[in-house]
Amino acid sequence: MDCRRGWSEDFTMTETLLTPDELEAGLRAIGRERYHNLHPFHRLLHSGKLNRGQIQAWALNRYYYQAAIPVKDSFLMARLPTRELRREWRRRIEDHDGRPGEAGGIERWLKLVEGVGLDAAMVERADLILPETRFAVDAYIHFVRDRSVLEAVASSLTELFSPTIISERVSGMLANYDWITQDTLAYFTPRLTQAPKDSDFALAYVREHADTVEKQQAVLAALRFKCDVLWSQLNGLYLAYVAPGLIPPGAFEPSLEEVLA
Ligand SMILES: O=C(O)c1cc(C(=O)O)c2c(n1)C(=O)C(=O)c1cc(C(=O)O)[nH]c1-2
Repeated sequence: MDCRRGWSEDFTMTETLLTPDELEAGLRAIGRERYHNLHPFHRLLHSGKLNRGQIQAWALNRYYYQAAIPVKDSFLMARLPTRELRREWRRRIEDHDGRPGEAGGIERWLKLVEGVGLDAAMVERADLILPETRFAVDAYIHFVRDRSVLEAVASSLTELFSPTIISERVSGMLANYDWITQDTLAYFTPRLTQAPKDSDFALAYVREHADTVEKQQAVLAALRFKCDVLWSQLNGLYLAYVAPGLIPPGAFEPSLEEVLA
């Protein structure tokens, strides 16, 4: 074993066929090593170390990710071969776009945006987001559109790890910012039940269909790619709004009043 490498790389970069349990263990190891709960921007966000301007930048940029989720899921749904699979994926799209008489995740994210003091219409236009956000999120949509159905399903598996970070975020932000309310963070409550439902299904699909070495390696690479999509968005936020403060031309600039808040 090469000690310079993490366990997941040793375990998952192999020429042999893994059992479904080994494949799952490899996927979970990737999450432990690469998921965005490890990013310093999240540590700052959850522990009360960011000012209101920085939290606005996070909410504004993350809106672009939220809005892209049902778009990538629509590309995927169109390629699913059976009505059972399409029904499952349609539910995900409705969770975000909403159902008649029921707001979805995107509308709830706009409530969060307003709760942190931004204009929802401005955020929806997405013309002040960071280039890193646009490149990463667009790359995710294109990945799901262009790769195999199996890779596209596997790329959603970061959701295996999201309930933990969401719980940490909600409790951390409520405890550490007196101006943030439960109402503002209401987006996250349904995610705690939706995400496990989504990821249980996706994991069972991947365990069943990744039945060759090539497919297993493609599945593991898809999850690494998705971790990169999430990580680069936070790198962009950190560079622009934490240190060294390189806000690209044309990107959102928090007002001095919000930076001091
Ligand atoms: O708050 C988070 O940290 C977080 C992470 C992720 C993720 O891991 O991709 C998702 C979400 N939230 C989320 O709210 C969400 O709807 C979602 C959909 C997907 C996906 O790839 O299909 N990931 C995520």
